[in-house]
Amino acid sequence: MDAKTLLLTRQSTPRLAAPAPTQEQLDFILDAAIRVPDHCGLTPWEFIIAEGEGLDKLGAVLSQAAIDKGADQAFIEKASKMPHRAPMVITVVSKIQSHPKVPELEQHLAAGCATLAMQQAAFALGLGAIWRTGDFAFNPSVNKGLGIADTDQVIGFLYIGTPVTSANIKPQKSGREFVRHL
Ligand SMILES: Cc1cc2nc3c(=O)[nH]c(=O)nc-3n(C[C@H](O)[C@H](O)[C@H](O)COP(=O)(O)O)c2cc1C
Repeated sequence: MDAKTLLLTRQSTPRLAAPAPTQEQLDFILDAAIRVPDHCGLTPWEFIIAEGEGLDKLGAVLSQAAIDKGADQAFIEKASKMPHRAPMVITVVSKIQSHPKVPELEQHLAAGCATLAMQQAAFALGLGAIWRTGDFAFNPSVNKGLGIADTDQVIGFLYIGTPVTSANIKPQKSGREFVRHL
């Protein structure tokens, strides 16, 4: 896929199945992630990959977080199965550092760019992906279960796999709709 087509047709794929990205595809996706703008080169991110048994482990983290919040049994069960909506989930974490020139927001933005870059890379490879968050991204029990600091922020669960159906490319709006000139 050429770059222009990618930029104008990227879209999310909610329904995903095996196979997951191969190791070679995953390397491409991760290398794309770290190609993004990054003020002062802080690399303020971590990518936690769950595949196979890792999806069960991530499910256990989410269900424990649901238990900690006092959720009912049905939701606890649901939480444990959430990661299995794709054969691979990459949890993207902003690793926030105190820095004189780079405020927290810029570090979150860099990690967000990395998340988008991974989705675009997956799309360019003919794979599908969707960026999800939900309450679990903002839950201290999830940080604890993932072994990340309280100051770290989960900014997304990037579900990646093979599209179940061939998606209709959604219509393109005009970027001009969101412009004003000074
Ligand atoms: C930071 C962020 C968090 C998101 N969280 C969710 C989510 O929890 N669940 C969901 O269905 N979509 C979520 N989305 C939206 C999807 O990733 C996707 O963009 C949306 O379904 C529109 O599809 P499109 O990317 O093809 O335009 C989120 C997007 C962003 C940028």
